[in-house]
Amino acid sequence: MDRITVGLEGRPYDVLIGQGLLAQAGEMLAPYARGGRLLIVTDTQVGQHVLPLFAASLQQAGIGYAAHLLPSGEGAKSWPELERLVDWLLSEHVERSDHIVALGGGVVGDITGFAAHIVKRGCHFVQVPTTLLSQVDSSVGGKTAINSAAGKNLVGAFHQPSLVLIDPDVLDTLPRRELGAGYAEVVKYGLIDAPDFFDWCETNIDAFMAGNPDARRHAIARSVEAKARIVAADEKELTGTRALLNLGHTFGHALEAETGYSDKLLHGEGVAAGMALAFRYSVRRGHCPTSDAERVSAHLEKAGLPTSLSAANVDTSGEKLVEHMLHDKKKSGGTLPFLLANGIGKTFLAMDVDLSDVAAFLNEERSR
Ligand SMILES: NC(=O)c1ccc[n+]([C@@H]2O[C@H](COP(=O)([O-])OP(=O)(O)OC[C@H]3O[C@@H](n4cnc5c(N)ncnc54)[C@H](O)[C@@H]3O)[C@@H](O)[C@H]2O)c1
Ligand SMILES: O=C(O)C(=O)C[C@@H](O)[C@H](O)[C@H](O)COP(=O)(O)O
Ligand SMILES: [Zn+2]
Repeated sequence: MDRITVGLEGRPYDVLIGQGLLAQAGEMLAPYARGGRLLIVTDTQVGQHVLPLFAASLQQAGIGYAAHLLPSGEGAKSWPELERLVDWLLSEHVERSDHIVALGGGVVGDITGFAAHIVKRGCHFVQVPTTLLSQVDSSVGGKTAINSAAGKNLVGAFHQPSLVLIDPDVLDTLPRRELGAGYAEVVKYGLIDAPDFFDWCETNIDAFMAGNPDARRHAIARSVEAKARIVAADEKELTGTRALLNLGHTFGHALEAETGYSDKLLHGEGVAAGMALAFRYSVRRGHCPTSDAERVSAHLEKAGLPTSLSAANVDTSGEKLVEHMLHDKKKSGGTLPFLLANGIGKTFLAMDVDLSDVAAFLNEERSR
């Protein structure tokens, strides 16, 4: 089993990664179960594929549970589902000292973490991520949120989990498209500051996609290490370090908004297209060699991911996409910083990007 500690000063927590860990979840969660009982938040798909094994493990450890099932998919990160979830927690007499369990992907983790933050002014929560995306990214770092009509993740809080339990075996039932979407966030860590990891991805993508256990374990552990290091350095995205994790997201979130947070474009797919766009825009501004941008797109495409507006099912003006971007939480004092790159593994925050130039670039991208 790998143990990676998120080294937040005064409140470190562990991320445990191990094949078959879910079968031991009951034992590991026993200290978190008040009166021998846990409140679990999950979704309808995870309820079918993962909850039975998880529940059996709780039962074996003598832990009872009550479960709340969200609808599966991005639509659940909404005000009505948040209200239903909070009402359910209150009806179950949740206490501040409780640890609510988020069993599912990034959607379940994001809304559960936010509900835990606001209910009774703050309860604890534990993340048991069941998608690749949530194992390598969303379960670690404490960003929690729902979407609002104005945009993605606009209502939320920083609220760190007490523990993260990752069992790579649960990915066996994950649909191939969802695996690809999570893979975009894996590749992101290589593109940010780890060119050797991007090389590893290029060499090992086939083994990884085929479910090779060593490749899975390496990709997950390396991603979690990177995320833990960056979060510990800048928990609340104040210094620019954590903003690096947003590579591809300013473009990507605009594409998600344009496709209505629907099955037309998953979050990870939006990030893939967003990273390809960020690299091509970096070439246009003279920061990045064309060959690096082409290498990034080729790799993402090998994973079946979109790297253009048309492949992301978006056919709209650059001006409209820039309007979505104006809701980005990185915007400050009228300036929207962009994550651009001097090359693979050389991402930086550019503070001088002219939004009319971004719109012109995106209009050119429409014919790609
Ligand atoms: N908080 C963060 O730091 C952070 C980071 C990245 C992404 N996110 C957010 O995460 C969300 C995307 O998360 P996601 O990609 O995990 O999507 P998701 O939570 O919607 O899960 C994807 C689909 O897979 C199903 N599923 C989950 N586990 C399964 C399993 N083991 N077997 C079969 N089916 C399974 C789910 O029911 C769902 O239909 C987005 O809202 C994004 O904004 C947050
Ligand atoms: O943890 C972070 O910081 C990230 O930016 C990780 C992203 O992959 C994730 O999608 C995050 O939710 C985006 O954050 P936001 O602040 O742009 O909503
Ligand atoms: Zn993301």
